[in-house]
This record gives sequence, structure tokens and C-alpha cells, in this order.
Amino acid sequence: MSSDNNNDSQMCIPGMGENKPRPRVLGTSFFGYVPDAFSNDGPDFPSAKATVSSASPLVNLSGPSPLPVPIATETLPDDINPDSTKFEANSRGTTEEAFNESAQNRLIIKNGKVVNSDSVEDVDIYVEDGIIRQVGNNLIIPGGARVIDARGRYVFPGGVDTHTHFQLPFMGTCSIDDFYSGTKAAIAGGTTTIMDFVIPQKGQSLIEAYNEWRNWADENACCDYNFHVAVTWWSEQVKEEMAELVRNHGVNSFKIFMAYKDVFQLNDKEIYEVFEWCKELGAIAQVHAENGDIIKENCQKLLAAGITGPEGHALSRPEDVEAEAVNRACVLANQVDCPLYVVHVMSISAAKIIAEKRAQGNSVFGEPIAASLATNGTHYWDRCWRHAAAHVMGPPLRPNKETPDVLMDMLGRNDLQTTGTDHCTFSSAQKALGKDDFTKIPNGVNGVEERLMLLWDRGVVTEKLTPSRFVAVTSTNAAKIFNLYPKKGVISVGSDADIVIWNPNKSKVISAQTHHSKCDFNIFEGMECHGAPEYVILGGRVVVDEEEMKVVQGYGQFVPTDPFPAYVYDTIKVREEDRKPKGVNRDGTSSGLGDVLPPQLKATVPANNGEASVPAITPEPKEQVSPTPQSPVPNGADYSTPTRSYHASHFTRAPTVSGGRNMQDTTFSLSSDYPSADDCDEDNKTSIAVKAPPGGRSSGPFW
Ligand SMILES: NC(=O)NCCC(=O)O
Ligand SMILES: [Zn+2]
Repeated sequence: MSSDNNNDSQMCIPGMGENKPRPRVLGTSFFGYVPDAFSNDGPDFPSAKATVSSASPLVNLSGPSPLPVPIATETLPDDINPDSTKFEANSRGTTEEAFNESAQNRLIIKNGKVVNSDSVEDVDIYVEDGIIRQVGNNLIIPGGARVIDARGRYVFPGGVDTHTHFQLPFMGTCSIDDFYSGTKAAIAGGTTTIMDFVIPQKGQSLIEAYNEWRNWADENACCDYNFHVAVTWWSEQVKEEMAELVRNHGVNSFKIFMAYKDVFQLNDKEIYEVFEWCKELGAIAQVHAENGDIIKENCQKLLAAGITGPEGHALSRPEDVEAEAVNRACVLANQVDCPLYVVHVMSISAAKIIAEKRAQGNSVFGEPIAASLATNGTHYWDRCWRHAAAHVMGPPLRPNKETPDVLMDMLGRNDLQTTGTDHCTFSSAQKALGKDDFTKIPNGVNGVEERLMLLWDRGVVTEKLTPSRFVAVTSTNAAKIFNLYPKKGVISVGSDADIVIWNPNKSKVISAQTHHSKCDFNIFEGMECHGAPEYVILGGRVVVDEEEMKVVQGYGQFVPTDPFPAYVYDTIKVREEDRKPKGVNRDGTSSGLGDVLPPQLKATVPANNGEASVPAITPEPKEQVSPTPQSPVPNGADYSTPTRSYHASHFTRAPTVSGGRNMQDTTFSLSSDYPSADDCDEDNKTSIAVKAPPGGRSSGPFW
């Protein structure tokens, strides 16, 4: 529920520097605490020991269900946050012994349609101690677990929001949603992991800034989280601190700004060097792509011409100013074979450049956000200043009303890969800092709560996205790119039990009156979404229970990310090898071109112009994954029969005992001479495995 409207106290920076970072008790290894998750012998459930010697019977899920055991509702009073409790413990694993030793840490989700990025299956899920222990049918599980009947519902991995700014000190104020309200809103919408940005001031130590952000998040986050770190200045110290963050602080991504001149913006030489260093460290380089020099000039001209309102913001940052920067960032990153992730893709022109560069083999990923996928920039011309200012963000929303649809189509085709929100909210009072000058309006909009509902309504219901593609772009791809996979982004044995049970037949109307953000405005106000979360499970705990919020302040865990994500860097290695410069051996005996042309030149050479016959490099056209059940597969393979047979052909290791994908398997395959950034991505396949498919639209009558 929206509250605290226009409250000055919201502009402070709560808890700044008071606490030390909280150690992660479970260790940095994804699966250190699930030693047998991948063994064919089957998982050794902690509860099994108790089960054998106790009266608790084994339950066969194909038989009658045991009575549901309601999960503990938090009982600690919390005056400040009435619908949550404060988590007093250091970790959710160690101090909640009572929870862990009781049946309440066991959960069975039955009868749902389980959607992963590469499959849709009618299977049950058994969760114990925060981890998915079994996936399949006729599971043999310990008794006394809570049962959730998911009949008629989809069940998919918790959302991963790649882009938030909670309590960001910015433009003379601080974004109003802190790590408590922001993550609560995330959970309400089905997102269980957020990735926020540490943004040091120019000249500030990156480690010091990182520790500040960790303090804010560690005490308050209701959902899991980690950090990208912005490189806002450049020096030897910054280089060393980037290495330190990668080595010892679980950071594997760094963002540079091409905008915010004189504040955060780096020049091209610096950007080149940051990219080169990211590559060396095995990190992902991220870019806020807008030409800050042009924006500065435009702003001065507009203000001089008397345009001071929010429309000036849009006019100062036209689409080609974004597209130019995206292109430049791609060129720079490509010189040093650095993987590039373009945050908040706001325009068709920018998205097209990403698609073109990917088709040329660049390692580049594009992240449209909830705002660019569901609304447009005509709002900047609204007669109400408050309304127009509420939409101010950079890059701006585009006045072209086609933009959201085109970006959604491009997500469906894998021209774009992930979705975030750039959730960075400012109250109307905060936005009013720029009432006489649009350049002073704090930039930022909401979206962390609405992202999944908007993606489902505008993507799946319209058949631009299949349910599997929805999962890919709301969690799996992000998890793969940032090396969180398979801990996050998949429902499989050994993964964190971050699960959403989604009712495709439920409708919700978005409103600032009912949202969980502290902001007094919602840019999606009045939009009706078909499909909404009914249950959200985080680390095995039911935090949205039939729509009732049961979040716990501080329950969220920091999730460290390792460098060199295989999903990204396997391709980079191949590409780098392919493009290694080689000199020409001029022995005087040959005329014409040698056989050492680099691949990027070969494509432009007529076949008979040299000694070697040179195939043109034509990337495979990307097909939309059709939502039509059991669609024909080009090579004639029948992927409609048992899902795991598809896996068997695609993966090299044996499946797990329940038939799940072996998480140690690589997703990388040398399927083409010249792979694009994620040819290894099963989401690119022209078909997905569908078992007892829902058919047609996701709303309306269900199977
Ligand atoms: N995007 C925006 O307008 N605000 C958040 C800061 C940033 O990402 O530029
Ligand atoms: Zn941002």
C-alpha cells in the first residue's frame, strides 16, 4: 500500500554505514550444502533420517494427499512493517532451527504445470530446507510436509530483476524505496532475486561504496540480492578495487555510464580500458548508453528556449542519442572481446543495433525494462506536471507508441535477452526538485512489482512470448549471464526453492493505492493485467501465501556471483581464438588473398577472389518460439515425447535421478562455425518440450 507521500524523512539515507556486511553462512559454492544434488543415487534428505526412525510415514504423492500443514505465520510484532517481521538471525539457515527441524520446512507443490526456459511439464516439486529436492511424478517423500495444490496454475522459477536502485543517493535526494520496501514490492510481484547497483561517487573507493550498499541490503532485504558495481571514475585504484570485488566480494559485473556528463560519465578511452579490464577479470561489462555530451548541449539549448517542463527531458535525449551510444559501446567492447550488457533498452533503434551486433557475432545482451515494454513517452507531454515528471527517467520512454510492442517482439525472438525494471522511485515531492528545470527532476520510475504481470499480460497473453520464453526473459537468461544459474532461474533438483505459482486466470489492476512501493505514483496506473502470482516461495519459505504477504525483513540473502560465467565466456573464448590476428606469410609464390583472412573479413570477399573458398557468415535466422503446442520441429525430431529425451540430445551428462538436467553439464555446444552470443541457448531452439501442453492462450479456460 502506498504511504508516506511527500514525506521529507524519505529523502534521507537510512542506516548508512552503521553495520558491517553480514557474512554469508552457506558459503560461496552454489551447491556446497547440497552435496548429492547431482548424484544418480538420489538426494539424501535431511528429513529422511528423522523419517526412518520416527512415526512420520513416507508419502506417495500419486496417492491421496496428506492434509496441508500451514507454514508458520510470523508472530513477532513489527510496528513499522505491519505485514512483515524483522528477521533477527544472521542467516536463514542457522538460527531458524525450529523452522528447519519441523515439517514446516518441507513443501510439496502438486498438480502444477512446471515451466522452465526449455520445458513445460506436469510434475510435482518437493522442497526441503530451502532447496528443490525432487521434481517428477509419483515422488516418494517424507510425510508431514505442507502441500500446495497448483492445479490450473503455472509454476516457474522466481523472477530475477537485473536492475534496481533502492535507496540510491541521486540528483540531490535518495530514491524512496529502500531495500525493505523495494524487495517487498519485488516479492509481491513474483521476483525473488534483485540485482541492485552500487554507484560510488566520483573519487570514492569502490569497496567503501560496496560496503555501504551491503549494509543497507543485508539488514533489510526481504528477497535475495546481489550487486553490479558502477565505475564512475577511472584510475589504478579503481582497477585494483574491481579485481578485489571480483576476487573477494562476489561481484562479476561493472556498469559504466556514457551519460551524466561531469558526474558519472566516462570518455571513450576510459570505457575501452574498463572493458579491457572487465574481460581480463572475467566480468560482464554493462553500459548506460546515451551520449552525455549531446544531452548536455541539448539541455542548455532547450532551457535557453524557455522549455523547462518534463517534455524537455525527452526532447534533450532523442532516440538516436541512445542508439549512437549503444553502437559505440558495442564497437568498443568488440575490440577487446568483452561481453557487453546494455541496461534499460528504451528504443527500437537501440534494440535493433543490439540485434544486428548479435547477428554479427558480438557478445552483447539487451535488457528492456518493464517501463519500455508497457508504456511510452507521450506522457511527457501530459498537461499535469506531476504526471509528466513521474515518467522522467533516462534514457526516456519513447513517444513512438509502437515501441513497447516491438521490444516485446524482439524479446520473443531473442534479439533481446532479459528484463529488468530500473526501479528507482521518487515521490512527487522529490520530483518537484525539478519544477522549474527539467534537468533537476530526479530520474527514475517504478516496475519491480509489476514486471512479471506486465510481461505475462503484454507478452504471453498476446502470444509474443511462450510461457517458456517468459521464464527465460524473467529469470533464466539473467541467471545464466550473471552466473547465478542453476542456483537461480530454473526449477530443478539442487536449485534454490525460489518458486512462483501463477494463476493465469486472475486479473489485477495496477494502482499506487495498492502497490507495495512507498512511491505515491505508479506509471502503470489503471493497467489491467491478466495473470498474477498466487504464491511466492523464497528459499523454501512461502512469502506470498494465496496473495497474503508474509515477507521477512532481512531474510533475503546476498548471492555472490563468480567471474567467467560459462554461458558468456565459453563463446568469448571461441570467438577470441577465431579472431586472433595472424600475419601473412609472403613467400612470393602466391598472388591473390591468402588463407589467413580473419573471419570478419571473409564474409565480404567474393568466393573466387582468393585461393580459399570462403563461406559467407550468415547467422541463422532467429525464429519465434511458437506457443503452439507440439509444433513441428525442422529436423523432424519429435520433441513432444518425454521432455528429457530432448535433454538427452542436447546435454552430455546423464540426467539426475528424477530426470532433471545434470547441472554440471555445459550448455555450450559448438553447433556453428561462428556462434553468436548465445547459440548455446536452448531458448533459441525452434521448439520447446511440451508435455500435456496448456494450449493456446494462457488466460481463459485452462486445461
Ligand atoms: N535510469 C534512471 O532514470 N534512473 C536511475 C539511474 C540510472 O540508471 O541512470
Ligand atoms: Zn539504472
